[in-house]
Amino acid sequence: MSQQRTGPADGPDFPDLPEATVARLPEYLRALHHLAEEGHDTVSSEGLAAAAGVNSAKLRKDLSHLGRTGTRGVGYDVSLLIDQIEHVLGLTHRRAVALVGVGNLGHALAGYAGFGSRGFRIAALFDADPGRVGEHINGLVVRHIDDLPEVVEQESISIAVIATPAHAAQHVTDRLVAAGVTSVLNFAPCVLNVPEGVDVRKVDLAIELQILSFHEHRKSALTALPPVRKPGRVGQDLQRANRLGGEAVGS
Ligand SMILES: NC(=O)c1ccc[n+]([C@@H]2O[C@H](COP(=O)([O-])OP(=O)(O)OC[C@H]3O[C@@H](n4cnc5c(N)ncnc54)[C@H](O)[C@@H]3O)[C@@H](O)[C@H]2O)c1
Repeated sequence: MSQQRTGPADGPDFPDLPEATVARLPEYLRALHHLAEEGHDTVSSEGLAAAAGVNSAKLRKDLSHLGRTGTRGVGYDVSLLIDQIEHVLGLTHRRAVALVGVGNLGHALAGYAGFGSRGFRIAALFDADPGRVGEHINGLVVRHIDDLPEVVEQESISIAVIATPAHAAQHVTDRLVAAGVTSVLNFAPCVLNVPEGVDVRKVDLAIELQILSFHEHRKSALTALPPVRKPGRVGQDLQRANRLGGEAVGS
């Protein structure tokens, strides 16, 4: 991923963070909350790095962007660091999120109770199917997508999650942006075009699985490799084939 810097909010009160650091801050936050629940007041950089699954040098560099956070010999103050990271991530108040597309995936997301403790509140559900509109999920009523502008304004929604089929996702995005949404989390397998100032992030489990498939493929290819030997007759034939442009040489 490219090392973009954070954008227009940068300024004296707002650290200029590499995108990769921003992506790791939520991992540190999750680990810190866990440490706090276990009763830890302080944590060493090694301890926090292990809990977050990153190397400690990277963690120290990331946290140095936030200003002075650690004390030599003592480590980081857990609750202070939680406050600092939450401040930078804009999680000091719960953000209202809209979910568009309340099918299989949308139902699972709308029913998930864990967003609240991570700084988010699913504030509105939308669908285009009249059969789904009016359904109650987790205390919310599914609204028709036509109600988007009104609800986005009422609930001060700036972030939306798209869980519609791919063919509908761009149109839904355009409507979200027109209603005032400025960040989109897209589950649909497609690329979205958005105007400047709108951020899009994509979640695709199939891509993650394909990457793991590559690693599986690579591991099995490595274990299947014969031991390295001096080129014999077959090796010489292969070398000659390579010189000739990769054609197999007759046996
Ligand atoms: N990213 C991932 O890892 C991942 C995993 C599973 C599914 N998906 C994707 O998530 C999306 C949803 O999958 P699903 O199985 O829940 O599909 P689904 O068909 O069960 O649900 C889609 C919902 O979107 C609604 N919809 C369609 N057009 C709409 C519009 N214009 N406005 C508002 N609502 C609209 C439908 O009425 C339906 O309720 C698909 O694009 C799928 O490929 C992604």
